[in-house]
Amino acid sequence: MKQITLLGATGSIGLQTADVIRNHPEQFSLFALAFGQNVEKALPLIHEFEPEIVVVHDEVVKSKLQVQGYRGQIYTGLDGMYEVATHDKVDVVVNAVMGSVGLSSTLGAIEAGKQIALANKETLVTAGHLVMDAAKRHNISILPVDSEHSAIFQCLNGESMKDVNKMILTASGGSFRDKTREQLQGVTVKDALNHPNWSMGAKITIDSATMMNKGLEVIEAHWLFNIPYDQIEVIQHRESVIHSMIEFVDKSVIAQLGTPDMRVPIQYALSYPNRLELHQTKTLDLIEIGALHFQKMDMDRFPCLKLAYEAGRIGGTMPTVLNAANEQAVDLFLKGKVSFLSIEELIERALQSHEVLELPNLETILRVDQETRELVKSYVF
Ligand SMILES: NC(=O)C1=CN([C@@H]2O[C@H](COP(=O)(O)OP(=O)(O)OC[C@H]3O[C@@H](n4cnc5c(N)ncnc54)[C@H](OP(=O)(O)O)[C@@H]3O)[C@@H](O)[C@H]2O)C=CC1
Ligand SMILES: CC(=O)[C@@H](O)[C@H](O)COP(=O)(O)O
Ligand SMILES: [Mn+2]
Repeated sequence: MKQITLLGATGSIGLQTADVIRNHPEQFSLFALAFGQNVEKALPLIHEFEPEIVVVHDEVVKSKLQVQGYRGQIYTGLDGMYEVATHDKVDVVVNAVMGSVGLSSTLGAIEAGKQIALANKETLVTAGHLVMDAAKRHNISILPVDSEHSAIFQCLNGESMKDVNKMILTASGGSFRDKTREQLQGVTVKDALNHPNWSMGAKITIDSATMMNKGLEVIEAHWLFNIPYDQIEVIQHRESVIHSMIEFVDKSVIAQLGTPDMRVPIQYALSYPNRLELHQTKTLDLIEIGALHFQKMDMDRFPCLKLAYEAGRIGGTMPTVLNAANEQAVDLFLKGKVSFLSIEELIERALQSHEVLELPNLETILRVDQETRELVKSYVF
């Protein structure tokens, strides 16, 4: 029985993780769950799984839970998340919070020797060197939840990294894949949130539409698999059936396929190295799908992908700025304060004004992250 701490329990990945745990009560038990504000979504989970500890964003949310009659232990804030991520009774931490706010808990969990199932890609983008260095020192494998990285991880089974020519990440193209740049003028938040293949949280859905999601995933792959940027390629694949692939030195290509359902990679990260049945997901029917399509990525159409490659290659604090500027810009877009096309402009401006610091420690990363958010806000207000 694996004891799990689930960070970001009320989100898209969090709820699907709860589903995986629910379907395998003989394998997994929810020791603690953490969420931000969404008491309505959290309460049914708390009643069903009866975790020993619940973590909420702040004292106000804590009071709301108590008013609803909850009498169990409630911790708050980042300290609370850190506590449950490092708790003695925990075996696995599923990090499914949105944003670089997940960084300290990820690092803490690694230091405490926990297995990590990582959905929170921003953690690796903002501080990949710190996370991977800690994982190496503590002999912890970071098990990817992100569908592309889970695919790559599965394709690598029994293979050696020295035989890898390149990794090929697939991109659906997001909500606006069939629009020209001119047609992006004036698109709405509602349009942008309409992803063609996946049902996900708001921030990552916007990232998909700007193609920053794939940019973050390129950096995530660089750190997870210790592979140079020149050996990571992105191609557009509108069906999201091939989740990613590897070309080996003998030109053999291994891909991982499946219907777009995040419970597959979530469950694999939890059950690894074993596989468990997953009756709830639809069987892939290639006959019904008929054809799979592929297209070269157009970096001029999707400048965020280009910015991410550049920031990743520069390294140091540049990816921290990329990530923080993106989080801030997307937040402003979702709140209706800036246009869709402003997202890339704000990120580019923040990157251009940044003087990179090499090998930043945690304190520097947290400072640069905060300063970048303030800078982006100052461009707008
Ligand atoms: N959704 C998907 O299919 C995929 C997601 N990912 C990655 O997984 C992560 C989560 O994505 P997703 O589930 O879509 O996001 P959601 O927005 O759906 O959920 C985010 C979760 O994080 C919580 N949260 C946000 N901010 C804080 C905070 N300051 N303190 C504590 N909790 C917080 C939210 O709580 P609340 O809502 O209660 O405030 C919620 O539980 C992201 O890094 C994303 O890139 C990767 C691959 C696929
Ligand atoms: C499900 C998942 O892993 C997302 O990151 C997904 O990849 C988003 O789709 P695109 O970024 O390809 O649009
Ligand atoms: Mn992904």
